[in-house]
Amino acid sequence: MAVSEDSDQPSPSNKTTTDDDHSLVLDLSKDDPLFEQKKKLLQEKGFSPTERVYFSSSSCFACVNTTLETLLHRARVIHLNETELYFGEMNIDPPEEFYSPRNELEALNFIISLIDISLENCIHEATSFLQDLRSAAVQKVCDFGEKYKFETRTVENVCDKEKLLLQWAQSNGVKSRLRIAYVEDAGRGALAVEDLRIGETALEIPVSMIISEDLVHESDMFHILEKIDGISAETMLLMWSMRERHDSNSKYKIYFDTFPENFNTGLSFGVESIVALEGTLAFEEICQAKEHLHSQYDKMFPALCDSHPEIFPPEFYTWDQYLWACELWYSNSMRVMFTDGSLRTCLIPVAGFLNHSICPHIMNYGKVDSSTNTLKFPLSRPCRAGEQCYLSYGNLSSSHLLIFYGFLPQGDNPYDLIPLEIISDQESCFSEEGYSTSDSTTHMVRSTWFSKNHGIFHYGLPTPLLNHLRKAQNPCASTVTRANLENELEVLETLRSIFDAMNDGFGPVEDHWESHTWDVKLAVNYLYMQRRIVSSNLNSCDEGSKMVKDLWVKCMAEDVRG
Ligand SMILES: C[S@@+](CC[C@H](N)C(=O)[O-])C[C@H]1O[C@@H](n2cnc3c(N)ncnc32)[C@H](O)[C@@H]1O
Repeated sequence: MAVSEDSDQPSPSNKTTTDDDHSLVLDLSKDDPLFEQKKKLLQEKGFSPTERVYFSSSSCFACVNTTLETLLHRARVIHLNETELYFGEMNIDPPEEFYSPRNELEALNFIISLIDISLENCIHEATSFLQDLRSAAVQKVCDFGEKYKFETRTVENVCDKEKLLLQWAQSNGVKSRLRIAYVEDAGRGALAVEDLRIGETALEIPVSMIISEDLVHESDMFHILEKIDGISAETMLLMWSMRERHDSNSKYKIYFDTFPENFNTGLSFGVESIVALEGTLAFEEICQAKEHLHSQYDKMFPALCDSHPEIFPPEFYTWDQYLWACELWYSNSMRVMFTDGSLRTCLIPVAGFLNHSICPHIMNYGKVDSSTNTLKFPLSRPCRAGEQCYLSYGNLSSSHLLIFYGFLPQGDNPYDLIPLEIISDQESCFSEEGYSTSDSTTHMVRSTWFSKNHGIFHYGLPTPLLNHLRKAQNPCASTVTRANLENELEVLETLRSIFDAMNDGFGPVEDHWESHTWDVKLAVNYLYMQRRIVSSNLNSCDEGSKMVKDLWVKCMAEDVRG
């Protein structure tokens, strides 16, 4: 299920102001659940939670760029999510800052909307500076997008079913600046018909086109389903869609006709591919997900078909059809906030053709616009005519994408995290800051190539994890003394043994997997990615140990010299 990025992000309209002295204010909201950690990080960088950035109305190229950089440093921190914050601390020194594509795009879009608000209220002499500042921010978004651009190869232009769906959607009020085509390795995708600029709407869907729980409520199965103890709206929607897809009179027939016979997600993996995943997170998750779905199915079937065969015809409610519906909803649904404040899982015709990227064009799409009663998909970065327009399905790990969507994203995924359960006798030094709640702390690692800081006391590893282990062995640790260096070596040894055990737990990498089925190929690719993450951490431990040993030898030599 895709989740828009705007759900827990600060909104620019009530967090920013301007004043007559030509300044912009970036305010870290006290309502932010990560307020304390962000405030601490801002202070470590020499900023306060409410920062006024001054500019002069006589704009020059250098002033514009300096102002933009200053704004960006703060905006990045304001827009960090919990994971980025966990890994972010290591970039304090050196000051080079980059947290994730998501964070960079959110921060730049936040600044652009802040400038737009200011331009609406601004006095004449500041206008030109603000316009230049806006252009510089937009250019930065474009340059950033170019770095992450993945070329789309169109393998086939759209076929009849998709054409029919677009025509039907447009006749029902859908406004689209996208066309649908078959793209390499991703089924169908949505391509921009014309150049789309930042802030413009690529797609607009009237609420009347959205499939949500309302349709179940109106159907003849609702009075039966509502009597099932603890049944969720999502399960009801599964039941509804299992029958609806076969109904030739359905209002959504044209839409259902566009779905494939098989979704090929991890939930359909065969035994060979599941075995290939052994030792990885995905192995545990896939087994749990399958077990859960089987038990859900067994609770309802064949009982419902036996008691109400006219409403639940047995041929539509087999295990295979249930799995198909689960895969449909997991891979195509989106969470939408309606104007009454309700948050619902929905299927959205046409929007369901948008593929996912870790550097998407569309990030904030989850709220129905009350003035138009439509769901809009605005661009957070520009998309050129013919380019594939990508959505963010949320900050999802590759194991989640593999299991519930059946693909692995292009590029390095900053949300590929490996949790580490580290038990210590002492309370964690990060407990007040929310990283841990008790002696048993879940820390995590990801590929260390995301880190810019591989120096002494950092090694590309997350600072909260290192501090936790240092705390466990020796409180207060990052100055170069013999005792601290010995402690560092112990910390790195501990981590090395954890990563070694992970590596040993993985199954063998196959040599000739090209000849295998789709699921084994995906599983082996995933396994390969996991191995790379663990080996990047092992390398960091080894290089860190070497660096610490060299320094230790120097310290010893100095001690001997007195
Ligand atoms: C919401 S649908 C997107 C449209 C889909 N490609 C289609 O043909 O219907 C989600 C599915 O698209 C595919 N998909 C999405 N993003 C992808 C990507 N970046 N690479 C490969 N496949 C992707 C996966 O099969 C996923 O389950």
